[in-house]
Amino acid sequence: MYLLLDIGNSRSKGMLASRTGQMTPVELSAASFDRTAIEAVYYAAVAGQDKVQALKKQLQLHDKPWRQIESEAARFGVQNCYSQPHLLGVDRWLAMLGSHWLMPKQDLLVVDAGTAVTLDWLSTDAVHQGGWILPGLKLQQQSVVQKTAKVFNADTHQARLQPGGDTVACLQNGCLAAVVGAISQAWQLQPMQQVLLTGGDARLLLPYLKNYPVQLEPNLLFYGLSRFIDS
Ligand SMILES: Nc1ncnc2c1ncn2[C@@H]1O[C@H](COP(=O)(O)OP(=O)(O)OP(=O)(O)O)[C@@H](O)[C@H]1O
Ligand SMILES: CC(C)(CO)[C@@H](O)C(=O)NCCC(=O)O
Ligand SMILES: [K+]
Repeated sequence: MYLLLDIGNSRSKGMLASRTGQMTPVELSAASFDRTAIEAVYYAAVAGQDKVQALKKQLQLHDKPWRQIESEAARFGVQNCYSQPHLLGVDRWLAMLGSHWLMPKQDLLVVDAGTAVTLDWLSTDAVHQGGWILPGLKLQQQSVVQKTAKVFNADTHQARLQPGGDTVACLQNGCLAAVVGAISQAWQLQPMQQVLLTGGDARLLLPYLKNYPVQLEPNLLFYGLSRFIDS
């Protein structure tokens, strides 16, 4: 068994992967899995090293090999377009490696709706065509609330793509429109055969993307990470 870790900006996620490629989500505490069965830990962190160290301590897996995956110029036939490849967020890189593993012969728009929303274009020959970074749904709402005196939000989320009739609806609907609008704009700029959607807000966004060939893939990043096992 291998432990795969996605150490994100707002939360970290874990997956147990067998040699045969079976994956099981796992809660990130030392008590939630059999530590003796873990051969190695493969991890990717867009968060700072402090979060990585905290997690290492929490999981009590000091005696196992920890392999950090970072963005590279090329891997598994996928090409990174950044002139400084390591500066591309490793979550974006892994989402592309995972997408390419799922659909190797199609051009893809990879959307990760997390703390930040990222969009990345990947051509049929697996060359990264560049991408976008924008604030995620929650972050957009929080920044408006923080920087204004009179805009407030509610704990319940009922965003719709229609004009709002009160502050909360205006804020939530506006931010939803901004994210859906960015995806629609991306599509207009350069349509692809498939849109692969992942991240904490993926499920929420899905109903608003019916006009596009969208596939929900919550484990895209882990598919990318698992390609490194024994490689
Ligand atoms: N249980 C949850 N905890 C935190 N955020 C959640 C949860 N469920 C859905 N979300 C939504 O997911 C988004 C964060 O996405 P995700 O969990 O992918 O974050 P992340 O991996 O830390 O992000 P990133 O790696 O982009 O910084 C937030 O906009 C939030 O609204
Ligand atoms: C944009 C985020 C925060 C999305 O999680 C992450 O991919 C990141 O920290 N990227 C580094 C900058 C870049 O991708 O160009
Ligand atoms: K993420």
